[in-house]
Amino acid sequence: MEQKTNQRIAKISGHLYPSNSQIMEDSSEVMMRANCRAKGGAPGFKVAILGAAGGIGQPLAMLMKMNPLVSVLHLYDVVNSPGVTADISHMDTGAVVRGFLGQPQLESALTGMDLVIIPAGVPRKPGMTRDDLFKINAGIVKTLCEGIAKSCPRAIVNLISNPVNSTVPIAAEVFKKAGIYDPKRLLGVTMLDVVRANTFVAEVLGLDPREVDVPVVGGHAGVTILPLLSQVKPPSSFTQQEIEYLTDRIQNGGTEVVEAKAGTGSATLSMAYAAVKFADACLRGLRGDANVVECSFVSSQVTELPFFATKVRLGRSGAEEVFQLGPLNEYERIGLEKAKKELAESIQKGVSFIKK
Ligand SMILES: NC(=O)C1=CN([C@@H]2O[C@H](COP(=O)(O)OP(=O)(O)OC[C@H]3O[C@@H](n4cnc5c(N)ncnc54)[C@H](O)[C@@H]3O)[C@@H](O)[C@H]2O)C=CC1
Ligand SMILES: O=C([O-])CC(=O)C(=O)O
Repeated sequence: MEQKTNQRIAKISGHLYPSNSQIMEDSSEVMMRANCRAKGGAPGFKVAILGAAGGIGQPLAMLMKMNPLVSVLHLYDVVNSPGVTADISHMDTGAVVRGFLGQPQLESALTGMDLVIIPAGVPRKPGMTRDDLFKINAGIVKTLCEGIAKSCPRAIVNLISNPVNSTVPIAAEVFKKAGIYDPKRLLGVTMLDVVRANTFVAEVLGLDPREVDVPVVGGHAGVTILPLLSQVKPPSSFTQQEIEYLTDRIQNGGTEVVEAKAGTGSATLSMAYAAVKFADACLRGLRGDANVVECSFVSSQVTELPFFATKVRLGRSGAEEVFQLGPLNEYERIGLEKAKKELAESIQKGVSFIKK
């Protein structure tokens, strides 16, 4: 009896203090039991986070481990994923957590996944635009999407890495090249713009932000972020001064955080919250829930541009319906023209990166 207990403890300890990347391939009985639980019908979806050890990745991993719709959570990064995995795996929630470190383990990290969330890449420092991140992040997104095309081509992809206005077109081109592109399954995450808009508008209206719904369309950088304040729910009117203050604050919310963090990064905690809110909506859509609607930067025919953020209905195959913009006022129409001009260039830059 005592011997058996000791064996069990030894096995568990082996899982807790593995040598480096050994967590990942651990074939101990404990892991096998967890694997059985993961395979054996624990209801829920399999989710991978790529860039899971980063500023967004870590709180995102924690929140996804708390999501009852998740049965298996794969945490992949090129550094530190064993530590993050060991830490998160102690949470007494249902999802089975597994860690994966470095390119050789990307395939295992992705195989069988229903949803892949990508916050991998470098963040801004004060004085930079999101486009300044293109040089490094374009290559990272390309490599990760090649992995998705190979290992889980039917997965829904939530792309967070900036500049989203270019990384989503990059992902689309990679998937096209691989012959697996399904526009419905590729979603650029613009949820943080909606989260901020709800918060700032609620402040002005004196409401609880949970009661407020602001559609934010266009893209995810500066003037391409276009809040439609004429469509706020509950229906509200704003003075011109309020409209200008709110539009500017929503468009520059990311920069506000970058400057406050003074060189140590960009939004991570509010982004993790927004990413989970969006991922949860995608999972509810996958489950077949009706009327799951959120804003996202997707393949679109709403404007002449090939990608555009609007409200989309999330279903079993991703963004099943892309909603029109609805009626815009004069201020929003001018904003839309500005947004489209910048967006067209960012989209083209992403497409050329793969096509060239
Ligand atoms: N869509 C949005 O609304 C937002 C997007 N972002 C973007 O998210 C990205 C990540 O931001 P943070 O987490 O703050 O950065 P971070 O630097 O804290 O974390 C990034 C993580 O990505 C990992 N990584 C780098 N190359 C990788 C690769 N090839 N494969 C897998 N992982 C890799 C790094 O090791 C690191 O752990 C940035 O590009 C940032 O601009 C940030 C906030 C909001
Ligand atoms: O501003 C940044 O660089 C990060 C980001 O996309 C955001 O916070 O909206």
